[in-house]
Amino acid sequence: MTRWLSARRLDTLCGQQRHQARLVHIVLILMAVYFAFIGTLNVVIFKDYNLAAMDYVGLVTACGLLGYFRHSANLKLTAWLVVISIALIMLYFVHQTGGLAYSVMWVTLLPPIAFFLLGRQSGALVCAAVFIYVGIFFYMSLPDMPAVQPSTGSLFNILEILLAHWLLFRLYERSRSEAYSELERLSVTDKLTDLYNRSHLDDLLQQEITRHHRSGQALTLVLCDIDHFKQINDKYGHLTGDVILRELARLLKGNMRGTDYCGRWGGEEFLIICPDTPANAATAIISKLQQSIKEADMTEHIRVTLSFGIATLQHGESADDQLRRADSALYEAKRLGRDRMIIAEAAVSV
Ligand SMILES: Nc1nc2c(ncn2[C@@H]2O[C@H](COP(=O)(O)OP(=O)(O)OP(=O)(O)O)[C@@H](O)[C@H]2O)c(=O)[nH]1
Repeated sequence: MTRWLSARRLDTLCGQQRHQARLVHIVLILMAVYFAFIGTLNVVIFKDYNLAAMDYVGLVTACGLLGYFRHSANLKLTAWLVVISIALIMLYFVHQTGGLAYSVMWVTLLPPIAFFLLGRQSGALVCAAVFIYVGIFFYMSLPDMPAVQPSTGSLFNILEILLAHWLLFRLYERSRSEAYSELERLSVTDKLTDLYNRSHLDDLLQQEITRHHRSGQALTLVLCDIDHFKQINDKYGHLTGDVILRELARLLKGNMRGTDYCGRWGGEEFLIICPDTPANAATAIISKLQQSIKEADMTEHIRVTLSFGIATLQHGESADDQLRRADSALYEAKRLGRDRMIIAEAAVSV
């Protein structure tokens, strides 16, 4: 839904703005499609060239605003221009038809559009201005207005208005739920590596410990740390360091089983949570990972190795204790020369 703005421009918009950007886009597309369709009907079937001219002005306005938005990504100005254009077109339509054929009902579409695109305060302001104007116009024209007779035209207008309301709310709801899912994803993801972030790993670990208490299956943690990463950063620069982190994240993901969770624990540290896995099965996964890191052609052909600390949950142990043992095992792997894995010993109870 957001592919129409370039990724660079989209990055400048935060969650709520992305949602609004989608809505601006949806409203403009709907406007363009509607005016193209209804303009053609007015020319071909109803032969009402005045209304058709207005429809084509609406079509050109919608396309122009769409082009402007894609080019500038100026959300605030585009939203205002969209709402003002729609309000003007509605007012013109009310004038043109003298308020007949239920044209005034079109104005009921303004509040959802104005509120969605401009927010509560500005939306209310625009709606109040338009409603007061339409009210005065209606009041002034009332003496000359013939009684409204139900006609095909008026029925057609009412159906269109109801359909437009339904469509707007449906699309709004879809866009809102997409924005919500995106926010949810971002809240558990590390931006650089696209792996789970630390706070989500904490939650997952708690969840898996609870599951372990019910099922009794082994739960193993693997803490891994890139060897001599500072040297890589110092020699090739931080940006290259970031590329290495992303490449390693991809390899980690690629070598995990579907039931494992993998995330970024800290700067150059990763944590893998392996449910239903004893330590020896975890070592097999790590050997496979080490092999694919060895075979991978990393950026600038940099040779990268990792050290691993493995800890399987002991009876009555907490998440913190298990992590502490995995960390000690990792420390031991570093001390013994790096590029290796060490299985933590069970905690000694006193
Ligand atoms: N490029 C990049 N570097 C990071 C990031 N987070 C942490 N680092 C770097 O990771 C390096 C960690 O260095 P150290 O803790 O000294 O560890 P090391 O050089 O890997 O040495 P050992 O762990 O003992 O093998 C530091 O230079 C940090 O700046 C990051 O997001 N991007």
